[in-house]
Amino acid sequence: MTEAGSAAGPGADEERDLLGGRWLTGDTPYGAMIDRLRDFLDHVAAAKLDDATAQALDADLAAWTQRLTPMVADEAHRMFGRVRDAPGHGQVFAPAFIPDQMGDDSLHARVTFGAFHLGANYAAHGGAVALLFDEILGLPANMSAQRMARTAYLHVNYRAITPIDKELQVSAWVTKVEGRKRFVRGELRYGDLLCADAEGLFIELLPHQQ
Ligand SMILES: CCCCCCCCCCCCCC(=O)SCCNC(=O)CCNC(=O)[C@H](O)C(C)(C)COP(=O)(O)OP(=O)(O)OC[C@H]1O[C@@H](n2cnc3c(N)ncnc32)[C@H](O)[C@@H]1OP(=O)(O)O
Repeated sequence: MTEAGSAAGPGADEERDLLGGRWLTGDTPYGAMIDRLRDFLDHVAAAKLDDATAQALDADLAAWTQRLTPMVADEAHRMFGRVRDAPGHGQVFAPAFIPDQMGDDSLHARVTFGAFHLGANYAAHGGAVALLFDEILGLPANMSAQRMARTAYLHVNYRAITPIDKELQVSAWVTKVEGRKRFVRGELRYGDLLCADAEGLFIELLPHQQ
């Protein structure tokens, strides 16, 4: 088993995330690899592969899977999704977002959906848009929390096509806090065009729920 971050260099006093794992910084070999992985997935999704290329890629991926298998770690020691200053904090299944402004109860970011998140007709998949909102609304919901807040509901309105390969603006802000409940709203825009908006309820976990 490998300790998360041991190759990337954070010390024992490295700041811990809400789940008790260590945050990594984007400026590490791991962060660079995650960027490469995103780019790779976009290329796989965009390509028309011939059989020989598919077979070669399959063999390479099998070799990498084998190499990674002995490094499987428990959740607190994993690195995936814990790269603090990397787009989308290194969570590859959500589209990469780059925070421009992050307060205690709001977040403004840029995001680009690539070929990997295509639904059809150059529009992002609706599930990918919902996934982005879960991440984006989840951040201000968790920013000032003592314990992690989980999504109780997430309502998404798809107002217009969300284009891929275009830089979009996404925002989220806390509208109300009632005890453990945090209500958060969000918007996804392409310039003046409102592509989607969302409302989420996040509930701060009780100690026994963590
Ligand atoms: C990796 C790094 C980590 C760092 C994190 C960085 C951020 C990353 C961001 C990523 C973020 C990703 C996040 C994810 O993806 S989290 C993953 C997706 N979410 C889940 O899996 C959550 C599953 N559900 C639960 O665990 C429980 O239901 C929770 C914990 C949410 C509440 O169960 P609990 O037993 O504790 O609470 P309660 O039932 O006493 O209810 C309490 C109050 O809430 C009200 N209520 C409850 N449900 C609803 C509802 N559906 N609509 C309206 N109201 C609702 C309820 O009426 C009551 O109100 P009141 O009577 O008190 O007024």
